[in-house]
Amino acid sequence: MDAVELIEDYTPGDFWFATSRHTILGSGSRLTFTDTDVPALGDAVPAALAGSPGSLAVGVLPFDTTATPGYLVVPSVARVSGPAHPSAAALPRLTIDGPSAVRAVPEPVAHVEAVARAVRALQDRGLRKVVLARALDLEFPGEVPAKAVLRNLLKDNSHGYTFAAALPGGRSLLGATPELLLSRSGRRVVSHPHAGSAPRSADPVTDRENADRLSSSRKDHVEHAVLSEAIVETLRPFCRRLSVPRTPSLVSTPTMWHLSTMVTGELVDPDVTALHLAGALHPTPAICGSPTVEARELVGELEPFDRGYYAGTVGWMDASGDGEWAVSIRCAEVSSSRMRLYAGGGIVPASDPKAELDETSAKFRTLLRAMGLE
Ligand SMILES: C=C(O[C@H]1C=CC=C(C(=O)O)[C@@H]1O)C(=O)O
Repeated sequence: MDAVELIEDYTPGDFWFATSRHTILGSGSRLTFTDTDVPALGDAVPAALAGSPGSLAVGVLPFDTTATPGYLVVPSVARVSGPAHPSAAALPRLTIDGPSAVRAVPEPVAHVEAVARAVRALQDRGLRKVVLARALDLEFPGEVPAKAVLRNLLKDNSHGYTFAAALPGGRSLLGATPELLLSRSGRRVVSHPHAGSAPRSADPVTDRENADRLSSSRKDHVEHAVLSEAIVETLRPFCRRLSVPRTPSLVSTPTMWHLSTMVTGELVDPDVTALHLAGALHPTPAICGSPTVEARELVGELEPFDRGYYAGTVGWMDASGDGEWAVSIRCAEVSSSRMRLYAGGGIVPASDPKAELDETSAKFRTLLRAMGLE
């Protein structure tokens, strides 16, 4: 069975994870793990999988792991196929009836003001970076057509991680993120942090200009360095060899340009699982800030909502401890007829509040495009 056939079998509540290497569809739940203690989850999940080689645990960790529980399941049936692309690009685009109401949370002007306050707080408190997000609430006349949105996301995004995951209370998280928090395959670990952004443009000249401006933006390189340094610092004690390119690369999604750094390492201890490493890295300065504790506090002061499972991590692990955990951004939480889209951006002392608002608007386009709402 190929991935394009697999998507036909997806039903909301299932787990879906499509990468450039493979596609996973997990249905039903044989076991459920839910805990605010990530190290405890990191122990319980591999212990439960130990007797069944080949079985998988799949799910999500929230942004604030101390307040919201991680939610992982061992599906009753897990099917794995090859990559969905290139054939997924030929899927017909599904038409989605638009929402009956859209509300920005907070209002755009309030987000600009929050960013300005964040810039002042960074200076007053001596922080290097904080990530501030905003949301768009969409109300549909009936159930959110989650399967159609997922199919369009899969069609549009040939790179990165297109995902859907069940959340507690019958909700689910849908998205297509470019960012890998951590993968482990035997002793090999990979992290692919992204920070520093510019919008894509339909006009090739403007598109190239945006990319060039990002490549030479000092502010974006600072924003990126805070992140890549944190990833390296966390992974170094676990790895005997760590390879880190000296300068970030320019990468793109259909809607954004980013600076990214591919970090690869070799584990000292092969018993350290993908989930343990993801838990050690999270929350990175891609979605929280630096220093972590102070940045998380500032996020709580300035954002008028709970992030839930946005800016957490979504992925899978197997009985051997291998797995892949992507950063849950460019996503939306779906609950019956409601959908909450999230988008955030890294703020450093040189950030411009209006440009930060525009950046979040561009990041919403991953989901808006999949819904025909660009
Ligand atoms: C926090 C988000 O993006 C992160 C990932 C890539 C680039 C980012 C940036 O340039 O700010 C963010 O750190 C988001 O999309 O909601």
